[in-house]
Amino acid sequence: MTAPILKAVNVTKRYGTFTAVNNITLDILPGTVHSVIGPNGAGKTTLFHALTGSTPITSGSILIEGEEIAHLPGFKRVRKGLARSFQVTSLFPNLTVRENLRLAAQGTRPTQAFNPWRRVESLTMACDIADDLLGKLNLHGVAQRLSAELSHGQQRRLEVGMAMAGQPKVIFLDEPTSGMGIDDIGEMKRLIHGLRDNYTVLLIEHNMDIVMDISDQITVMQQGQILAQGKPDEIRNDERVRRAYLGSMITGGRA
Ligand SMILES: Nc1ncnc2c1ncn2[C@@H]1O[C@H](COP(=O)(O)OP(=O)(O)OP(=O)(O)O)[C@@H](O)[C@H]1O
Repeated sequence: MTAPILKAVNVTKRYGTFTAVNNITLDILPGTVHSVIGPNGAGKTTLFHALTGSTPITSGSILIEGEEIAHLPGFKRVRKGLARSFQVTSLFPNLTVRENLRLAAQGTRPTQAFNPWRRVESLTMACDIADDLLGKLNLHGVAQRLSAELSHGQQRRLEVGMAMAGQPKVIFLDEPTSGMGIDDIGEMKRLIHGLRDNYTVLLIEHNMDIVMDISDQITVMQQGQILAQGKPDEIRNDERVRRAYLGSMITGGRA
């Protein structure tokens, strides 16, 4: 059996007396797109914060490739291979698209940035990574444009690219298609689906068509707990999930 790349064991997050994430145990398998879905307030974003280190957990254990990371702050978890795609705020608006990607690629090797001998080598590597990503993100045509000038859909692809540039093991995507038009959604969907060739993806997404089409595994949360887990077909046909979503949303209109 494949060992999980990321594992949460009995993770709980309380805000005062309120339990936002309640005793969650989760295995994320390598090379998969694993989606976390659930109604508003179910605890999805809090779970992401807990796993990436944006917020300390109240109790439980988080392991990457078997190594405990729950005590590590976010930036140290990045070094262990976790990357989170932040929304537009993570872009440098006055730099070009290519420069944004190059900086993100360089940012993972801060010690090399201060070593004059390694600097040229690391710069060349970062440029190569940026050029490769421009193709994967379908942003070749706007490589020299300032990121502030991009369309919303292009900016959101660039954010995903910024996470990819650090060559992490696991990429966290929080609603990457929010606010997008239909064409941009299709492009984002292809991008995320392709990510599993080189990365593991943990995805929060409200668009059920996307979730059902590209997920290998789905975890359904409700009131801080796991309601159901399984492959898209299993989730679509799960009576508890249908009830929680009042029937139609989860089926993407196909049932
Ligand atoms: N910093 C905080 N302090 C207190 N309560 C919080 C805090 N952050 C989140 N919560 C509460 O925790 C619960 C889960 O919120 P969370 O944002 O994780 O849900 P979600 O599933 O991501 O929802 P949505 O789909 O609407 O983004 C909510 O009731 C929310 O009000």
